[in-house]
Formats: sequence, structure tokens, C-alpha cells
Amino acid sequence: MQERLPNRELIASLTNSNDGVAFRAKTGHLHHTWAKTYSSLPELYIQPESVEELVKVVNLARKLRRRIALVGCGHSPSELTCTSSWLINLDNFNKVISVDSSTRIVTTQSGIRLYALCEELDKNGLAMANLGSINEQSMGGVFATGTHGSSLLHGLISEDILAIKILLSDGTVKTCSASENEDLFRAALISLGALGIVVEVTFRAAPAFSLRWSQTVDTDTKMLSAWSSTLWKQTHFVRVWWFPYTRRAVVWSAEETSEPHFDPPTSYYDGSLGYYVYLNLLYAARYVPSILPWVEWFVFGMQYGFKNGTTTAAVQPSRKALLMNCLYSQYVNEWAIPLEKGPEALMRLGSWLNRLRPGDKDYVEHKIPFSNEGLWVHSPVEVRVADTTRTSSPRPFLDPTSKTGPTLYLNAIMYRPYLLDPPCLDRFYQGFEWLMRDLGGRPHWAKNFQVSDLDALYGDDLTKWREVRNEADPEGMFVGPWHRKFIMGDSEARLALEECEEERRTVDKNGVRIEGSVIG
Ligand SMILES: Cc1cc2nc3c(=O)[nH]c(=O)nc-3n(C[C@H](O)[C@H](O)[C@H](O)COP(=O)(O)OP(=O)(O)OC[C@H]3O[C@@H](n4cnc5c(N)ncnc54)[C@H](O)[C@@H]3O)c2cc1C
Ligand SMILES: O=C1O[C@H](CO)C(O)=C1O
Repeated sequence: MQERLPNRELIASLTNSNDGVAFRAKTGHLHHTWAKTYSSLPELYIQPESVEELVKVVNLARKLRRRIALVGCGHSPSELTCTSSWLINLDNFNKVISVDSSTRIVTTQSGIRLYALCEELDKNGLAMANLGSINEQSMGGVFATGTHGSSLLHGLISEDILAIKILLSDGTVKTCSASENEDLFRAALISLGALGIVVEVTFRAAPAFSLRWSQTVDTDTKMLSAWSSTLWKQTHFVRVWWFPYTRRAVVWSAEETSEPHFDPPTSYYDGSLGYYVYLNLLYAARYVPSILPWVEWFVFGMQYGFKNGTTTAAVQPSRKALLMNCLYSQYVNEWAIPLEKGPEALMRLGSWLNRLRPGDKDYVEHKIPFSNEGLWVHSPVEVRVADTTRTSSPRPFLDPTSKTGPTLYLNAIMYRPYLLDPPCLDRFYQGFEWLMRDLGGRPHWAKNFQVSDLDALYGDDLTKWREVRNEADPEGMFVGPWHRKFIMGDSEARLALEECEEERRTVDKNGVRIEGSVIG
């Protein structure tokens, strides 16, 4: 085992090497997730600016027996990016390498944030074909966890990726695509940072487009009755926010248009007034959770209209139209289930959350074996879709979506007003996860799921992913505690450079602090 140098000496010895390649590292960096739910104190926080610098970091980590973790912008809600070892951030490794406007094939360094990429694409008459709710993510991070938007005409964001260059733990860079190193490609498309460092990504962009969108609030009965006919096919992009207590839903739908742009109308309540009213009501609900059904009625009535049928519209560039304001620090537990199970899922969840009894309107048997007494939750539940069966691109081994048809994503959001955890979180997620599994679901990799027997959900695909991972990184330089808990399996022995969790403790307002160690 390599003798450990104190941080300052370690940094000095590394930065003073005379090979002409910079080692841009600092100590004392506090890493935390966007939601401040998890944090860690990496030994070194490293921000390389070139492939040579990245190769140097990997070679040093191997020599000095360190684990490497990667972070885009920490928007993954779980502790996936936490480490006590070396943390690499690629915010300064963020160039667009090439854009071919005729083929729409674009190559970027992996650290570029989507907002910057979208601006660059727009200058070339191009756009990302699909986006999730935000554009903060890094290119490397956005597909590493299987990020999706909401459209039956698209799969995961990664479906547009044509090739990936990845730096492996032995210091070599490998290219992979559908036609070259296909298994590595399928493992790298959802790698969870455990395979190596993605350095370059080549993908096909879409021609720039604008969207006319409209959103209408109405009863959930109306939304559910259109489920298998028009709901998801009415326009290019469709998403729904479901309000379980008021049994209403906002249906947001967007179609391409060449009309002039205009923003949606705003009222005095939009902006900071509405933001702080909801925040403080969520705070009050920590003490009196039973007000949450009223909060849902009031807040979303103010926002979307109390009257069923209220509609708002706008025409915006796609890179703006597809985004939404995600409000406050939050836990999110999102699952992919077959689309046709959607009405059953929402009816059973609604029955459980509203403690409905036979004879009540909307009653169905929920079968969820967890008590709903005293259970109060936040709104909305996000309801989105994807279809990964339309593309001929290789399927990521860890793709959670349905292999045989369209997929529904249900996202159960629980906010943390003023960074304080809500009551009922664990029980809500226990019941929600039980229902999702009962309906054949699999969790979104980035989110706050609790189940850990993922072998049962992925079978051979997870075995294959592990094989490819172990071949690419036999010593576990890119493996951390999250990976061990959820995807590495119990049967395998601890790898030489694998980081294991030593301690987790709640640190005021910075969520849970994760501390790990590497044997080396
Ligand atoms: C407000 C908010 C809204 C969101 N909206 C959506 C949504 O609409 N749809 C959806 O599906 N998800 C959504 N997410 C989840 C988010 O898209 C994913 O968590 C995404 O992975 C975050 O990207 P990031 O750049 O922050 O990556 P991080 O969270 O920093 O990292 C994610 C993973 O990528 C790895 N990684 C990062 N860079 C590299 C690299 N260069 N090479 C190899 N591995 C790398 C990391 O090690 C880690 O395992 C949302 C999250 C938040 C907080
Ligand atoms: O993780 C996510 O957070 C937002 C909801 O606030 C969203 O759309 C996700 O996905």
C-alpha cells in the first residue's frame, strides 16, 4: 500500500512535476448535490482542461492508489457523485470540437453544459432533439444516468449519441460506437461514472425548431380517459403534472411551428410571490402536514387556474420551451413502467394517498402493503413518456425503459423547504416503489430510489454491464459506495481501488455527508 502524503505536500509534488502537463487540483472543496441532499469532502478537486491532463490524473491515481469520481454539475439527486478521494469536474473541458451543419453531426468535449451547447447549436441552425426539464447538466452527466424528456417520438437523451471516446483506468482512450466496441458503447451510454472518463461525445443534432406549447388544467378523469387514444400522441412533446389530492392534472403539449415567438402571460402571482408562498406553505406543512391537500388546491389553482379548462400558451425556441422551473431543493423518486399501466398506476396511487374506501368516488384497490394513515405528500407527480423501441441505436445495458413498447415515467417529488426534510418521505417512497415494482417498473438511475436488488430487475443486462465494466477498470478506480450498493453486486470481492463508505451523518443544511475510504 502506497504511503499517503498530506494533501498540501501531495498537491505540491504533483503540480511541480516538469512534464509540461498541468495538474489543476485544489483541496478543501465541499462537494454537494444541487439539492444539497448529499455532500462530501474530496481529497482533491481536479478541473482538467485537456485530454493530456486527464490522462495524467488517471495515471497518478493508479500510481498513488486513489479512486476517481466524476461530477458534471451534481444534478443527480442521489449520493452517486460523492467521494472522499479525487473528484474530477469537467466544467473547463467544455469545447465544441466540430459541427457539421449538413449532416448535423456534432462532437463536443464531455464537460460542456447543455445551455452552452444549445446556444452553440443555435448559431449553426441546430438544436438538441430533446431535453429534460433543465439545461444545466453537462453532456457527460446527462446521459450517464439515462436522462429523458417527454415525447413518444424520442427515447432517452442518449439515443442521439453516435460515438463516445472514453479514457480508461489504464490511461488509454478508446472509441466506441454501434460499429466499434459495441459492448463498451452500450455500457458507456449509461455508465453511472463507473466505467472511465468520457472525454468526447459525437451526436446527431436536430434542425433548430420552435415550439407552440399550451397547458391546460382539468380533471384527472379527463386526462385518464384520453390516455390510450389522444393524450400522448396529440403533439411532438407532451407531459403531465398530476395533483393527487385535487384529482386534477395539467397537460402540457408542444408542437413545432414557424410562428413568431411570444412568452406566456404572467400574473402578479408568478415569480417571487408564488415561489415564496408555496415555499412557506411547504414549511408550515412540516408541522401540520394535513394542510397539504389544501396547499395543493390553492397553490396550483393560483398557478394554473381554479377553473377546469384554463389554458395558457406560448411560442418559444425549443431550448427554452422544453424547460421548467424546478423550484426548491427536493427528493425525487422516478420510475419507468410500461405506458399502458399508467391509468392503473395513478388510480391505485390516488386511492392509497387519499385513503379511499369502497364506494368512494375514484376508489380502486391499491394493494400497497404500507400504511397510509397520517401520510401526506407533495405535488405534483410528474408524468412523462419516452419510446426507446423506435430507434435502431444500440440499447444501453442499463436502460430502465420498456424493451417492447412506450414507457411511462412517474416522478414523485418531495420538496425540502429551506433545506429541511419533509415528514412522511420514507413511507411515501416505500409505498410508491412497491407500486412501481408491482407494475413492472425500474427506477431512474439518478434519483432517490431505495431498492437495491437491481439484479432482479435487469438480469443478464446488469451481468453484462458488470463484465464490460470490470474489463475496462479491473481495479475499480471508478467504483464508489453508491455503485457497490446498487449495481456491483454483493458476491464480488472489494476491488483494489474501490472506495467504500465509512460513515454517513447528517450535516445541517448540507444533507447527508458521505465519507469513504480506499484500501489502495
Ligand atoms: C432540477 C433537476 C431537473 C432534472 N430534470 C430531469 C429530467 O427532466 N429528466 C431526467 O431524466 N432527469 C432529470 N434530472 C436528473 C439529471 O438530468 C441527471 O441527474 C443528470 O445525470 C445530471 O447531470 P450532471 O451533469 O449534473 O451529472 P452529475 O449528476 O454530476 O453526474 C451524473 C453521473 O455522470 C457521471 N459523469 C459525469 N460526467 C462524466 C464523464 N465525463 N464521464 C463519465 N461519467 C461522467 C458522474 O460520475 C455520475 O455518475 C434533473 C435533475 C435536477 C436536479
Ligand atoms: O429530477 C427532476 O427534478 C425535476 C422536477 O422538479 C424533474 O423534472 C426531474 O426529472
